[in-house]
Amino acid sequence: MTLLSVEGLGIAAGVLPLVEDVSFTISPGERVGLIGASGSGKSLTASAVMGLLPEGLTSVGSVRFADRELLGASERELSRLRGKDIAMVFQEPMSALNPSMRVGRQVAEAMLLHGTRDRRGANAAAVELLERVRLPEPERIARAYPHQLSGGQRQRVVLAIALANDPALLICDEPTTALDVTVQARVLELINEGVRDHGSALLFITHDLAVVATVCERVLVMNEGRIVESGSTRDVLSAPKHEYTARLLEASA
Ligand SMILES: Nc1ncnc2c1ncn2[C@@H]1O[C@H](COP(=O)(O)OP(=O)(O)OP(=O)(O)O)[C@@H](O)[C@H]1O
Repeated sequence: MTLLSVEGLGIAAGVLPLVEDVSFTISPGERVGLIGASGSGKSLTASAVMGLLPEGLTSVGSVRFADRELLGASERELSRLRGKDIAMVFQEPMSALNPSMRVGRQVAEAMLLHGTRDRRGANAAAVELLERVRLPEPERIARAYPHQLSGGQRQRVVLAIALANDPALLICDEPTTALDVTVQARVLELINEGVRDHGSALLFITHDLAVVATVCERVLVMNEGRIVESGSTRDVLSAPKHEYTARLLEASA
């Protein structure tokens, strides 16, 4: 069974191709890493999956999620999926949070928006979710505003929001890059735990091969807009076939 199927995805800025002929699938519960150098097209690929391509870019090909075509789907249809069936965690937690709303309310809103809980249920579930991402004193944190939290705590809140509706697919784009090294491992562990507990599939974008080795079963390697290698994480990292992957490995050794 396939949860996500990307076929022949191409993204361009006018005549300039940015992503070319990208194809891959993700099965339910599967954890897939997307690696590659800066500018290789990882984020654009993920944006296309969420229907969030920047204005001015065009796309071709197909992105099917649970048998629904997402490329060219209406904003209404996409916003029903986003934050519910497909959730995301980006690099910078502040960009995902509303600075003037208490964080508990923001977690609750994620459930209210999609009608997965009523108001009372959502408020209680929000505190539970904050506890699940191991925020200390979750009731107190729920009443805090984003600026009153540390970067690591904010990213945990974003993760709680992402997990609030039991997404079938979680997309993480460099979720720990902006965090202090001491909290990176912890947030990574929570993402790992979160997707395993929920049986969610994961598309994890990173530069960090060690992270892929810990979290992902399968890995896709992008270079200059194309997938140049894919396979089980163990195979790809122990015996890279593509010269570019070998260079990435050397650089991270
Ligand atoms: N809105 C846009 N208009 C024009 N070009 C863009 C736009 N967004 C991204 N690009 C270009 O597309 C290419 C791929 O960008 P993308 O952000 O997907 O790379 P990436 O692999 O995620 O890099 P990083 O690891 O640095 O985030 C880059 O050359 C980038 O400059």
